[in-house]
Amino acid sequence: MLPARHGAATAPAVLCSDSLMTNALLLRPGDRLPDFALPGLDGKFRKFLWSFNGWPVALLVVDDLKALDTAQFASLIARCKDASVVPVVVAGMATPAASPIWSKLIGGASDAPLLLCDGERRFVPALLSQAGIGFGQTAAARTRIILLDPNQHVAATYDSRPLLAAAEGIGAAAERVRSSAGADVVIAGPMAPVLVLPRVFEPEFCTQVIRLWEKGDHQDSGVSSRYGNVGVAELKRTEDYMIAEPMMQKAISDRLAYRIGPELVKVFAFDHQFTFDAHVVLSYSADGGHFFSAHRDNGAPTTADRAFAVSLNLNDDFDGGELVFPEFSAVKAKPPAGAAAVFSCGLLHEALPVTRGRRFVLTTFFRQKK
Ligand SMILES: O=C(O)CCC(=O)C(=O)O
Ligand SMILES: [Fe+2]
Repeated sequence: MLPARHGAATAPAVLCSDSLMTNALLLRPGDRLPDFALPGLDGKFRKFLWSFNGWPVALLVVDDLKALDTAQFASLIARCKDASVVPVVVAGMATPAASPIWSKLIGGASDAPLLLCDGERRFVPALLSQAGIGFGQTAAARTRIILLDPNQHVAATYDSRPLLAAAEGIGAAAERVRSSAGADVVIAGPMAPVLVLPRVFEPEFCTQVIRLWEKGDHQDSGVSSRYGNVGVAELKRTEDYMIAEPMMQKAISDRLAYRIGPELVKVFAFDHQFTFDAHVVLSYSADGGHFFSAHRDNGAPTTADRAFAVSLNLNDDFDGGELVFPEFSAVKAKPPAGAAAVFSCGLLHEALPVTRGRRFVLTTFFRQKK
């Protein structure tokens, strides 16, 4: 984790209990970049989260600006411009030292990228440390480019020959994470407040979780004890596997905490400590006539502290299986594989039957810690 002054607003609000979390700054694709504030050359502080408006961002982190090759830098900036990616540079040096080198580097360009100066080196070492490993532990890169999606989650990192590699790959990588889908969707009526978050699980991780379901015990009509509802057999028929492997429990909790936790703070002002319910893989097959009718997730005394439900599709090679929120509208949510639908446990929701194939979904709940 970056130091606390990075702004609690966007750091994972908490770390769940049971030491499920690591303390490292994670920069894997999907993780949110913790927010930070640094001065530009004009001495004014910019809060990173507030500095960009809906575009992918290429964050070039460098210890010393002198290390940058002028031609490679110019070519990276040009490629960013072509790809509508906003470049920003964070240098581990104070503004007086940075200023003359920067002038040479940008050669008087009027549309030069934003430069943020970390003279006290509060953030640069962590941003340069090996992804997923606590800083100070291993040799750090001297220069790294972190491509962020428009919601400032890591889309890709470039560590070796980063300027050349990023110049080459950034257009395609940015295209994959741009937030331009759905331009023809107009919301004219009621709409349930459902957060659909892409890239919470990587494709290989989805496959690993499905494998656990395949290996595990799961009864037809499996109704796990976490549904304290009455008449549950009429309510739900699925094949469930409750994740029992500690490493996988932790791998899942890490992803949910780092990738969904900060969104709950930002989007729903949910700035509380949380824990998770058991992580359960539900499977619905067309042949099995599986279903989960309309229900709420916090209706029993034992579930009253559930705050947000997570429904994360692990595959997408099936038809049907959408989520609907009948209190609001008939709009259907069908997150692609690896993406999560996250919504308040008080919302009425239903999983529609699968009409072709088999759906695997990881479900769990953020519980508010007392
Ligand atoms: O199938 C789904 O996505 C919904 C699962 C669900 O509502 C639950 O586990 O409570
Ligand atoms: Fe539910």
